[in-house]
Amino acid sequence: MTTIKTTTAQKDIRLIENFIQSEEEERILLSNVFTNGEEEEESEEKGGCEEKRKKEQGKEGTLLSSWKVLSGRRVKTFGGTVNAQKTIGERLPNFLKDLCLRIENDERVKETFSLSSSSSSSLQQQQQQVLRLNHVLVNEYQPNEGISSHQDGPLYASFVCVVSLARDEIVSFTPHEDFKDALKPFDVLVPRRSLLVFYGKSYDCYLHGIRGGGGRRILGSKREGDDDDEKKRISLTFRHVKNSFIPGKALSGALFGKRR
Ligand SMILES: O=C(O)CCC(=O)C(=O)O
Ligand SMILES: [Fe+2]
Repeated sequence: MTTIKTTTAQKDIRLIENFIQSEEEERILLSNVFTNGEEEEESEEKGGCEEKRKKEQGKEGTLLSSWKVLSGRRVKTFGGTVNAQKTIGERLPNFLKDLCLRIENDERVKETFSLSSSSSSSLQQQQQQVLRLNHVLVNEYQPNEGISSHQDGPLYASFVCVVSLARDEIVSFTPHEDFKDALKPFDVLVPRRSLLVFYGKSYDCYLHGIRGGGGRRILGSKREGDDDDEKKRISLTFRHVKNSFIPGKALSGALFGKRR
């Protein structure tokens, strides 16, 4: 299977296929985290009140977020609203907390960070320290929807872990304006159920985006009867918000401070 089409920044990208098993994918997609909030979409616009918050309290006692429409796609935010002053963190639903721990403790992910080509050893140490995932953005894309090229903001630690669900997609990396002469754009096919980790050069020197339209269709390898590209895609973007603070919780991401 084609994964990384060029190798420009390969050392700062790791794709782990089948990170999520099929049954688990199904369970996640059917979980009330994804089904709740459908009918509440409009009331979210009016702002949350305590009663609504209580109503959204899931079976596990965790706060469930509602969908918001953002540049076409729908998103749900878990872990708090990211704020330049201080992010008031929120507890993650249990299944997302479990996934965070799995990513953090995955030997391949840990190995990836220790192999970072553009990192000094002290930066590597800090990367390992901040591999404490405390924020998850759920993106839902309709078959032809994507996300324009962007860099995730400075309030996040310089790495992203993306779990792809429901269908394959292509993530395009284009060099940041300052690196246009030195670096070449490249695409990564992210199969459903995979985990994509990018950091270092891929995070700092490139923008990432999705043109939309599904991975197989773009690669021209769509199989007969394969309707995956007509499905919605869900991605779970796991990050570390540097200034996140959960009131009443002794140790928070805030302890790890600034990385640059
Ligand atoms: O959906 C994806 O694979 C990427 C999402 C992303 O770039 C983001 O949430 O910032
Ligand atoms: Fe992003």
